[in-house]
Amino acid sequence: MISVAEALENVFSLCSPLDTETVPLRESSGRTLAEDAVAKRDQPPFASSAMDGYGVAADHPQIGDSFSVIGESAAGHGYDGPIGAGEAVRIFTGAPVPNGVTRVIIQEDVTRDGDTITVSEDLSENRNIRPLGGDFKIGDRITAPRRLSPQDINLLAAMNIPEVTVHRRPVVALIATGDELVMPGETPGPSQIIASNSFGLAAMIEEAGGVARMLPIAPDDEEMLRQTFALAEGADVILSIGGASVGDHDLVGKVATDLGLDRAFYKVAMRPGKPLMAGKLGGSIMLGLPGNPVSAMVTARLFLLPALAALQGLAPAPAARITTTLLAPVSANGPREHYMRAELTEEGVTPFERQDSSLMSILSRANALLVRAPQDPAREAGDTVEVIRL
Ligand SMILES: Nc1nc2c(c(=O)[nH]1)N[C@H]1C(S)=C(S)[C@@H](COP(=O)(O)OP(=O)(O)OC[C@H]3O[C@@H](n4cnc5c(N)ncnc54)[C@H](O)[C@@H]3O)O[C@H]1N2
Ligand code: MOO
Repeated sequence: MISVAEALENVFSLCSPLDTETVPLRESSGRTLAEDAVAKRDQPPFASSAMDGYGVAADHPQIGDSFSVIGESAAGHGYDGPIGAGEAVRIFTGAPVPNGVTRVIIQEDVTRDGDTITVSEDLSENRNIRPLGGDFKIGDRITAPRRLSPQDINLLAAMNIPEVTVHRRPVVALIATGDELVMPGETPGPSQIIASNSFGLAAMIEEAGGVARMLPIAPDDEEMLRQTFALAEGADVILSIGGASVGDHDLVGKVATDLGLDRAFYKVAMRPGKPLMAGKLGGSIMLGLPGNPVSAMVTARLFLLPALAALQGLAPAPAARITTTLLAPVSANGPREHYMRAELTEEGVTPFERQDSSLMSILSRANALLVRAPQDPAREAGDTVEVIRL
């Protein structure tokens, strides 16, 4: 049995960044930039007004100073002529600042009578002018690799970049195994349950930028399982669920080995998730997840998500941890790293009473995993602990 950290290193050594493709900006959300994106414009492309008011050619107008309004500059329609001393131009937020204007006085600070404005308030230091290129300049870069957020896409659009080069989405073939499983919506027999894990995992994969290919449920039969593995051909990752342990009907390890699995490890010192396996099967990475639903989701969070990030060209990194305060005592931990389902609030973290790895209702209520190192001693409320947000 190897440690979680060693197992993760092993998984990373199976992952190299996938090839790249160019996609329209509208399809780039959550994708990982593979080449730097370079601004084609200055923003703003001209000095622009930050407020609605009047542009004047005066540095320190005082209460009582008057200006005659000679034109208008609106967003999308600038004012071409220059502005001289004693003159003002009506100006709106985002509009180009005409030549000669050195400050914009907000309209609340003047009174207007016909085409004459008079300063009525003490003016602030702020000139209310945004300089040309004050946000970004031609040639400024968004550097790869980077997972594109909505904020990044906003910036890319403003840079006039209509398409970006990103890493291909990793395709993950999901193989649920077990005679007991039927799909949601079907009528289960007396000994059957619903194959829920594939659905949670598919959602997780898609949220991480991958494509989930859900294969038919494989019954506990070597030949059928072999056939299902054949359907996974071409996937970047083959993700099996269940059949990983030591029972008579746990066939995944045997079938994958027969098919040529180059196994990197089997069994990790973690709870839940001990019977996790990983390796290379043909051109695919294989991750064999345990069937217990919490074990499957937790191992996917800890191993599959970092692998999907690495396949998309991001630097290999474990799930991020934060420190917080433990709000309830916990007993000493055993030899496996324990990922306890927990509720994280601003005050700290409270693990749930029931930690059995079959409990999907608890996992759904949890918003964090409290991480307990192997042999961690008993802890009191008030201790500092590490958690992974879910
Ligand atoms: N004698 C031992 N028994 C077990 C050990 C052990 O070390 N010695 N390990 C236990 C641990 S820990 C885990 S975790 C499980 C993992 O077993 P498998 O990966 O072989 O999983 P299955 O036996 O196929 O299923 C376990 C459990 O999960 C349900 N399941 C399976 N697939 C799905 C699915 N797609 N959706 C929803 N639920 C699923 C299945 O019905 C079982 O209830 O082994 C322990 N046993
Ligand atoms: O290692 Mo198992 O995943 O605890 O139920």
